Amino acid sequence: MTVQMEWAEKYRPGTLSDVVGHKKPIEDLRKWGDSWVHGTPEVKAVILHGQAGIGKTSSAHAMAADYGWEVIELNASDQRTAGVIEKVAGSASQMRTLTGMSGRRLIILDEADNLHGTSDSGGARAIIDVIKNTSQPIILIANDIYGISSTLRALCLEIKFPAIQARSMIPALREIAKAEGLVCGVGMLEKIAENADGDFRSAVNDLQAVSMGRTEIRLEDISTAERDNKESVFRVVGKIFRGKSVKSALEASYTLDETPEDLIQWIDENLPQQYKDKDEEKITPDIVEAYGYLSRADRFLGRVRRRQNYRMWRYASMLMTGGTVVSKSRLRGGGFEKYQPPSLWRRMGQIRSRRNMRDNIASKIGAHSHESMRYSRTELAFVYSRLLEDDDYAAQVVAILDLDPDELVQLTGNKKLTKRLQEVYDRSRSLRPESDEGPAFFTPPAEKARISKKGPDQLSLDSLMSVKPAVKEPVSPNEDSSGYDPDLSSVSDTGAAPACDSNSGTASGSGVNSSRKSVQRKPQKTLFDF
Ligand SMILES: Nc1ncnc2c1ncn2[C@@H]1O[C@H](COP(=O)(O)OP(=O)(O)OP(=O)(O)O)[C@@H](O)[C@H]1O
Repeated sequence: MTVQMEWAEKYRPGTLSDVVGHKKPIEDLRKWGDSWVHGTPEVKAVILHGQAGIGKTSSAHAMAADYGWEVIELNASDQRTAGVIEKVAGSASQMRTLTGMSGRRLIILDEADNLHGTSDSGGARAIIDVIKNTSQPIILIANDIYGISSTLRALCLEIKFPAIQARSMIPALREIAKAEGLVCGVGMLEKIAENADGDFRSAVNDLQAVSMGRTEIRLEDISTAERDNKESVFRVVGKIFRGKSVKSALEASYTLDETPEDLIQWIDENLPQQYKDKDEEKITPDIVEAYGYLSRADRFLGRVRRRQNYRMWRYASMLMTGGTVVSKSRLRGGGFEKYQPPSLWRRMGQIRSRRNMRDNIASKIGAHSHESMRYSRTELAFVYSRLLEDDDYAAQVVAILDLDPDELVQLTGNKKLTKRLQEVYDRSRSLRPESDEGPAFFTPPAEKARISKKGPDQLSLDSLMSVKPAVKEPVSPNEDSSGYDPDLSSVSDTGAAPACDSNSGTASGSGVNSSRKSVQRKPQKTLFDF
């Protein structure tokens, strides 16, 4: 059997012109590259940041190729202590190149938002010193810009790589399919691009997975693959819970078209039911022991996610499959066993629909306030939700934004439509633009009378809308004292085993942005508290 090279690797862009999407970030990167042509510029380092799989690392390497620079790379899997950084990057930043290609060497530091772990202690400090003293260009790569200290950020140019739009991915996927001699049915590439959620690496991986053993792919192949896969998961989970052999459970997991991230969810979901004792509610020692193994497996999964070092998946697989098998003190059950799909996926489905609703509300707020979706979501939604607490304004806000009852519940942070919200909603109906009483942009007489009683200092709705926090830049969820989570990132990546890696999590963000201090936030539930 020949092992196929991963397409994501095979089609990694070799030059900046081949990077998909990201017109503006690439322009900025080129400008910075040009600034090195005639000496050492003032800004010696850039931070490329954005979600995983969108081309940050590829762009850094493509840039080196375009400018004829050598590359020195320090990955997160390397021990990035202050000593190592100073030794590798420090000397690289001072020395002339061996080949003398263009006299420059680019230092790439991956996962720069993960410099605080034990192995990286002192790493951030060392990078700051290296940047200050370097005569060579440095690129830091990070998923989360807020995981980098402000002192380090102040020395760098920040270039944000946004999620890649599906419409930009489609032509690039088509090129890959063409190069692989693949015939793609109508809508196939569009579906893959949409499913990828802005992550081009996922899109390329999905295209490769669905085309395995085929020269032609159609939309139906995706659903058939999903169905076949479900059957094989039941078989593998059965081998883990019913079998006695570690080897066969592990080997079965290798045949699975699921990642260990998914398999651990299946084991986690079914373990308590499978290893309980008949008619007893008690947690058995088998369950405790098996969860011990799952928790250790989960630590490896966390490391894979952070370091993108997929070799560690095998340890995770071994621990979750073999560990569950050896924790079994005796074989249980018989006959047909029904396994439950992971409830995390159900929860993720629910979260997805709330996320869609959240975006819908943000786009309505954006349309009314003439602000971006992101700003509406991260900042203005809070303002509007506070207005909804005020009986004078609530109905107008609902009418102006044209909220439906579900959106009203979500924006106010309630769990259900309370009596008050129902009344607000009912009142809003007569204020809607299409109602007989005219658009809500005009304060109805009854409301006006009530407002005028409060005197000239009473803020009008429009003036309230125009109030903005001093700084428009979105703030890290970590820094938010109200605990809201604009990107729903509080949902655990696996949510499976009870353990968490001590290295996980980004900087704790203890300092509260001064601009936010000025906005007094009540610890209430809002649109973003999921
Ligand atoms: N914008 C892009 N243009 C072309 N290929 C891309 C792009 N983004 C991702 N890819 C593909 O995905 C693979 C992974 O990309 P890359 O490593 O550059 O992503 P990244 O943003 O650095 O992700 P991570 O944060 O996980 O390291 C590349 O080998 C390439 O095939």
